[in-house]
Amino acid sequence: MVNIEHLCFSYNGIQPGVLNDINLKIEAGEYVSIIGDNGSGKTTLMRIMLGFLKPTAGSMSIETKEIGYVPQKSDYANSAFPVTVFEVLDSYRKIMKIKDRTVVMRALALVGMSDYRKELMGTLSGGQTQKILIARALMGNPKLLILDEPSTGVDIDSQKEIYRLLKKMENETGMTIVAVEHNFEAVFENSTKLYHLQNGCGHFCNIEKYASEYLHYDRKG
Ligand SMILES: Nc1ncnc2c1ncn2[C@@H]1O[C@H](COP(=O)(O)OP(=O)(O)OP(=O)(O)O)[C@@H](O)[C@H]1O
Repeated sequence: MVNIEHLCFSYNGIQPGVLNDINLKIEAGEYVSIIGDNGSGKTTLMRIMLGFLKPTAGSMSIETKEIGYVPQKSDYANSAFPVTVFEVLDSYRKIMKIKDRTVVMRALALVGMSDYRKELMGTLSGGQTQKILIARALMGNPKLLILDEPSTGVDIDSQKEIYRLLKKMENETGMTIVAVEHNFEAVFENSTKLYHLQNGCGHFCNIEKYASEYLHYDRKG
């Protein structure tokens, strides 16, 4: 699904670059979490995958153009802009040139938010906002879903619901999921693979080994 080879990236030519010789292969249907310290380049790598930034060297190919993106919910949280849940999703439907208007309500139903269609975005909680952003990303039936820290600022119960939904989508539709994560519990409970960015390079880690060695976390409880 995603094939990145010898990819390098620097902002404004500053050396050393943020990413140096990244090699990352993601197969269809995998759920890959990307972790790393603050400033290690996770968001930069995600922006390259979304086509917002061009690599300075190396190559990247993505098999599909049907990519859904879930930004950090802070983009909408506390927004004073008076726009309803339905309006946000319906305007996205128009941008995506989806003619079928029922996709909006179907997407809301999928994330259990049908009753909130008339609410203003700025009045929603963190978890509710995140579910709406996920619904928006799912409207185009993406084959690849990219999420930026999906559980940041979201309470534990909403986190569980969000990850349950992602796993359901992965299992039922074969969707490939790539999530930048700071939530280690979510990584260990949900991911099929864990990619660790460090000093401009990255590598896949064994999830159980990483959990028990570094975080003393037992995946099976
Ligand atoms: N637009 C920009 N111009 C210049 N430097 C940038 C820009 N955006 C990010 N950087 C720098 O690139 C490096 C990687 O940033 P990035 O946001 O990709 O890291 P991250 O791993 O996502 O961090 P965090 O976990 O804190 O969100 C940081 O040193 C950051 O200061």
